[in-house]
Amino acid sequence: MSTLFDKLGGSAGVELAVDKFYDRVLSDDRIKHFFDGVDMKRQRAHQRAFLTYAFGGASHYNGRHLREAHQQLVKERGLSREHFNAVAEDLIATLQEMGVSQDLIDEVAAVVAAPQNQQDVLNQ
Ligand code: HEM
Repeated sequence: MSTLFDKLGGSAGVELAVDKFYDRVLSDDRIKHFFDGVDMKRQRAHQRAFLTYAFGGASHYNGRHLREAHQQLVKERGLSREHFNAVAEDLIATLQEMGVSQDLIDEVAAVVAAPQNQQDVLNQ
């Protein structure tokens, strides 16, 4: 059975999506400030992890890892639901721009914006 990863074009598709998603997030005034001072190595790790997850390459994130990765952003920089939604929106817009079908986009969105993820990222 082909995975979402395959349907999105395998590693070439993911590479393209990573670049486009990155450009979009870093030019989005609603959220780009969260990445100020984040070193590029971590930024790339974040992106890869995020999109691997979004594309079904990882069945889930360790909730503790997600909580810890964002804890400071929540406590000290006010990371909240609106920012979470903005990131999800940028991912969807990226996939739309790439010509991904709405059915696949719906699948991706359901995975990424799952309530458990929101709770973990937002430390709720
Ligand atoms: C489903 C949603 C999300 C997932 C799956 C996710 C995933 C991750 C992961 C796995 C890391 C750790 C990377 C590592 O340590 O190697 C991370 C870090 C980070 N995330 Fe997210 N993230 C999500 C939402 C967000 C949102 C909404 C924002 C801000 C608008 C954000 C901003 C960041 C930043 C700035 C870091 C780096 C923190 C640091 O270096 O101290 N993330 N994310």
